[in-house]
Amino acid sequence: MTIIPDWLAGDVSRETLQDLQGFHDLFLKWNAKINLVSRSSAPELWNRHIWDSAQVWKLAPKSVHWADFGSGGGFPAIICAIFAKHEAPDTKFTLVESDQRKSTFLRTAIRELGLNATVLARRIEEIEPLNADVISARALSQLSDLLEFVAQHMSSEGQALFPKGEIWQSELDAARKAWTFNCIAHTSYTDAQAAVLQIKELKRV
Ligand SMILES: C[S@@+](CC[C@H](N)C(=O)[O-])C[C@H]1O[C@@H](n2cnc3c(N)ncnc32)[C@H](O)[C@@H]1O
Repeated sequence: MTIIPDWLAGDVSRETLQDLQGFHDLFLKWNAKINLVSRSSAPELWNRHIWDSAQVWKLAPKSVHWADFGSGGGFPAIICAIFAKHEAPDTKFTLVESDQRKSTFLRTAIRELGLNATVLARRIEEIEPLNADVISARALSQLSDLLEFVAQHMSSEGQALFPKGEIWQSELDAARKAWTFNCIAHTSYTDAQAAVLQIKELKRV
């Protein structure tokens, strides 16, 4: 069993923790077969991936349609959907992941944990507009490229939440050459150099 970090203490119910543990165990079982994350980061699953994803849930509006792109092994979407199950069960998640084996894993996790989520095993470029209230993506591509997806799939009142590594400021500067938007950079709880970018009111320059 893990230790809940101080910044999240009080926000994780016993039932949520049980489901997070269930996902953790399922993830390790599948990771041995299909490499959902690198072997080096698997031992740090709680801090590097699960708690890192939980901070996205803390920032997000609840009871919305939420799209997650390039969901991979489920970060942040499955972790947020677990919190949603216990805190805002009408939050509906659409996960877009083009890798068929990862999509099968995601569908298995959704079924076993009883989450309000569906998986599109397609390329983001190929799907119909989702008109989502929240869009997240972690470790998928640079901000300027992510904003192309946001422009296609976010509702006019929506927002994007992108966990970004330590070069987030230069990605932001590059993106501002092609786009205008409001952005709050929330310092990451799991890495002081990293940030979760919260982006609204996107327009092409
Ligand atoms: C580096 S992984 C990140 C996975 C997860 N978000 C995380 O943070 O651990 C990127 C994922 O995006 C998926 N992906 C890449 N390009 C995609 C596209 N155009 N459409 C859908 N999925 C894509 C890949 O298959 C891969 O699983």
